[in-house]
Amino acid sequence: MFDGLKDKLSGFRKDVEENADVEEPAERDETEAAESPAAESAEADRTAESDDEASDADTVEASASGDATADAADSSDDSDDDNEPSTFQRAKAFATGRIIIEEEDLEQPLWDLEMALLESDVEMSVAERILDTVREKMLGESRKQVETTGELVESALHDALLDVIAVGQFDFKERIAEADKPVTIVFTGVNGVGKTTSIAKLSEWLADRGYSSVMANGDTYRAGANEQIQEHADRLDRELISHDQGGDPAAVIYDGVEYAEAHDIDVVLGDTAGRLHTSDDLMAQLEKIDRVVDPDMTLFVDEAVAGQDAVNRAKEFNDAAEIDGAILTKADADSSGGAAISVAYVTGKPILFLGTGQGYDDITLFEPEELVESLLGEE
Ligand SMILES: Nc1nc2c(ncn2[C@@H]2O[C@H](COP(=O)(O)OP(=O)(O)OP(=O)(O)O)[C@@H](O)[C@H]2O)c(=O)[nH]1
Repeated sequence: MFDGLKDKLSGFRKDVEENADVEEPAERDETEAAESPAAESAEADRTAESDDEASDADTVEASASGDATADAADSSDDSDDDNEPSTFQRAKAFATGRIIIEEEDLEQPLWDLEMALLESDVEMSVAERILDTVREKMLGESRKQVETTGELVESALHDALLDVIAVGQFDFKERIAEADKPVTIVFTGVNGVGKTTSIAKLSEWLADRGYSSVMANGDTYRAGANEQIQEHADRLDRELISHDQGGDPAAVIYDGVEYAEAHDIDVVLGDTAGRLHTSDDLMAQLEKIDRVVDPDMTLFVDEAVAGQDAVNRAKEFNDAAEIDGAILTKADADSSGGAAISVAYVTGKPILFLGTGQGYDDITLFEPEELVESLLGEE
């Protein structure tokens, strides 16, 4: 999953490590190196602590070494707004084992990173936001917390990715647990992306957590839609509410809610037609569903492999009828990761699940932190 993107991110780390003219931590002397791991970590803690206090401690540090000139030079450095480290800062960073990266060192690697993100179908505004955060983190104060260039890059990428991926994230499990039952969830998105399969998967995911569900086929537009969802319902032994082709989608989902109320069912999963020609049609249909059943959540479904197209559709659907979150299917077949990185930032609504295969269990709750760690992981 997302292997192409992983490679590109690790390419950026290598680029910075190889090309940037950085000061790596100074070598420890022999006696220090021979100290026990406990002593080393205590030393690391002390360094981190003193780094935390660095802005206040600069004067103290300089005076303690009896260097009044350095003191003066240092305070003038601190008042300097641009990101270029002075010779004194570089020398001090080298001596204290901190890393200094100059803006020009980052230019080429950042350019390459931008190209790599765009090639991976990351949406332009998202790629720009990632670059801005990486630049800010690598040239900014946070560099004091890390020890090697690799760690610095990783920490900057981690923060930059999380910043865009975790937009609007909420706890789906908690939302379901706390909502009055039945909870009504309506699924939107174009046909063929795995919408019906995702409804079946979610029904199974809910059952695994003790929630009963009923499916309602609001896709009254497409011939064969009833049969398709019925197959899933039969396999999973769930009730399906459906009307004849051409019927009113809002009426089907309403019947689903009534059925759930009458049978003490926890969740109503309402499919909708995706093949609407204009956003006016879409809006009218979803508005009617909103009015008639007032769903607790509207989830947009699209396939991760569609990359930019999926991102654009997410935006269009959200503009036409506001979504609460997204499910990205076929993540198992997606190397680029562009949609997974971009959808939340572009729509302001979180990805809630990833589809990871064709089986009913192949659905994973989306955890931004886990995704970022796996994108930056070594494996
Ligand atoms: N590899 C993989 N295949 C998936 C995933 N989700 C769905 N599929 C497959 O994608 C195909 C289309 O899925 P459907 O659920 O029929 O698509 P749909 O959007 O409901 O299509 P309509 O019913 O036409 O709206 C099926 O063959 C599914 O098995 C996934 O997460 N990974």
